Amino acid sequence: MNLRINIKKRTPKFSIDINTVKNTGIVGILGASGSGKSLFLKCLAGLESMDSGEIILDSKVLYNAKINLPPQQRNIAYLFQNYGLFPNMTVAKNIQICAKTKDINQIIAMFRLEHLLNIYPEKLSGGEQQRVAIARILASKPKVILLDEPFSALDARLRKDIEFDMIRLLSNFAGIVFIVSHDKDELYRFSQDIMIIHNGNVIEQGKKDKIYKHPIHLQTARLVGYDNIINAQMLNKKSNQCICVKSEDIKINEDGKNKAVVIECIEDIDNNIVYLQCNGEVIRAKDKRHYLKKQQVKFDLENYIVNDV
Ligand SMILES: Nc1ncnc2c1ncn2[C@@H]1O[C@H](COP(=O)(O)OP(=O)(O)OP(=O)(O)O)[C@@H](O)[C@H]1O
Repeated sequence: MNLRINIKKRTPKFSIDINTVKNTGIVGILGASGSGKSLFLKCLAGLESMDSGEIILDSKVLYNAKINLPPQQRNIAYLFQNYGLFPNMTVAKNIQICAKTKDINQIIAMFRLEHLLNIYPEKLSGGEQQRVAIARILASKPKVILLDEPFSALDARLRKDIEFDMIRLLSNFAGIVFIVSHDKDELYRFSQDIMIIHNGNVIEQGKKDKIYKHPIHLQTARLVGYDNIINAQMLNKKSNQCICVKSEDIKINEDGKNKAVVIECIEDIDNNIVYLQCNGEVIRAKDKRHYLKKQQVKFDLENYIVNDV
């Protein structure tokens, strides 16, 4: 499978300008709130207008200067945040009406929906609605599946239960999946590749390990969990660089090379969150011990990366 994407669309704050090629697999999309993730997916699905560009799926033009196929002709399925089930149809009918296969029994079994077939959507729990919605998408045999925050309506326990099933089902899907989530850890578990969107542009993309462990851009570093971006000069390093380090990798210890003062120590479940002041910068650390305000401490950095500013 081959999907060539060139999407240009003006928004009041910035222009979406995304140019990328994807083959079979699951692509996670990370970006700050309002960076254009949903708009990108909606343009791809044909649910939003574009200013210009080109979308070609396996040599079929979905969009260019002359062609603009409606959503139902694109072979791209978009999972709505509220799942978009038809309220006046039973689960079975919801699936049948979208199915491009006569044998939907396999999909029904795969999603463990047998006991729900005659139920109407309003009687389903959030997790059940989601299972039906994804079963319906797979029955429609799309080439591309777009999942925009697919778990946002579910509580933490249900998310965990469903995650296992979803990863299993999606990894057997022969097409391309784009999944947007604000949860970087969840996205890592689902995806093979990651795309970072910032102000409507893809600033970094590639294999998930590369993006999560060796981010090039500061925005990427922040998104994948480097919650401290420290001016390197402060730690006697080059002035035009910064150090990205996760709070769990700030090690407070008596022999530490760097001095700091505790500003605040907030109790948390596993580790306390300790805010340190060091040469005018605030650093966030995690530590099992409790610290007093104004306490002098020393710390070292582990597993940090250095980026140019
Ligand atoms: N139909 C539209 N036309 C033009 N601009 C839009 C449209 N819909 C949303 N926008 C704007 O485009 C920007 C990106 O919005 P979008 O919903 O894609 O962000 P997002 O990255 O998905 O955010 P979040 O993570 O908060 O859901 C926002 O500034 C938004 O106001």
